[in-house]
Amino acid sequence: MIDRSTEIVKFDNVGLRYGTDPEVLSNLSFTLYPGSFYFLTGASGAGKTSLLKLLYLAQRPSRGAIRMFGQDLMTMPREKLPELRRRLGVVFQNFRLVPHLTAFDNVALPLRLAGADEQRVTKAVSDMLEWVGLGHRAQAIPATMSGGEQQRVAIARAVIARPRMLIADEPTGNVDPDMALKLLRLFEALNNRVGTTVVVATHDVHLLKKVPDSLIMRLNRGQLSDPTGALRYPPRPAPSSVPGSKQ
Ligand SMILES: Nc1ncnc2c1ncn2[C@@H]1O[C@H](COP(=O)(O)OP(=O)(O)OP(=O)(O)O)[C@@H](O)[C@H]1O
Repeated sequence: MIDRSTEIVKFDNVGLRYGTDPEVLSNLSFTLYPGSFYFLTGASGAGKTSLLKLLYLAQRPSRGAIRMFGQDLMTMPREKLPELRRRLGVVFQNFRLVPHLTAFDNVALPLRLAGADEQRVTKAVSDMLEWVGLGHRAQAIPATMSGGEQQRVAIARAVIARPRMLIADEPTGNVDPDMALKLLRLFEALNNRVGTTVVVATHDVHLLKKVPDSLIMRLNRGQLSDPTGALRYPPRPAPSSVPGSKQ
């Protein structure tokens, strides 16, 4: 039986408009389940980034209700938002690296904010930079890095603290196909081993086939369709306990 109490996110008839413009997202009702891997697809302008902004709490909906980690976002006091945000890893479309920090220090940020000791930080960040092929760029600052390098730093930063939900906006848009696949494997590993719920927005249809267990949410002019049944069923049971997980 499906345990619907374990949802990570629940949207109920959500709409979003910017200012007085017509709605860019309409009538969104869906549930994201723990340990699932979702692709969010749709043409340019369909509303992918807008939907992700709702998910990473940068935008409030104009109508409807959103629950996240069991909390009602509409009634939750603002001061509780940072605590919720710390459970999220976000890869922004424009990376948003801290410009005066090195690649190493950018990736280390979430661990340091969580109070990890420096020995652990050094090991975890060095390993992660190696994984994304940037071991030799650890001391570089963002302005001296290529778009693809910055994207990989942004991804490393988003996954380093093993978030409960990873939200990534076109995370492979600036890298070659081999690296795109490698980064996708990193997301999969987080999903499989830690139980992180992953939401990846992409318009790259080739990417969708690379993650066998993934579910597809398709946006068309602000409305969602459900080609893989992603919005109706949790795809597989959430892991009950995951060694090393910070959940
Ligand atoms: N801050 C904003 N103010 C006003 N309109 C906006 C804003 N952000 C997005 N929009 C509009 O909302 C609609 C959806 O945009 P959004 O960026 O969410 O789409 P997208 O699917 O992510 O597109 P892309 O694939 O090109 O990044 C577009 O019509 C866009 O012009």
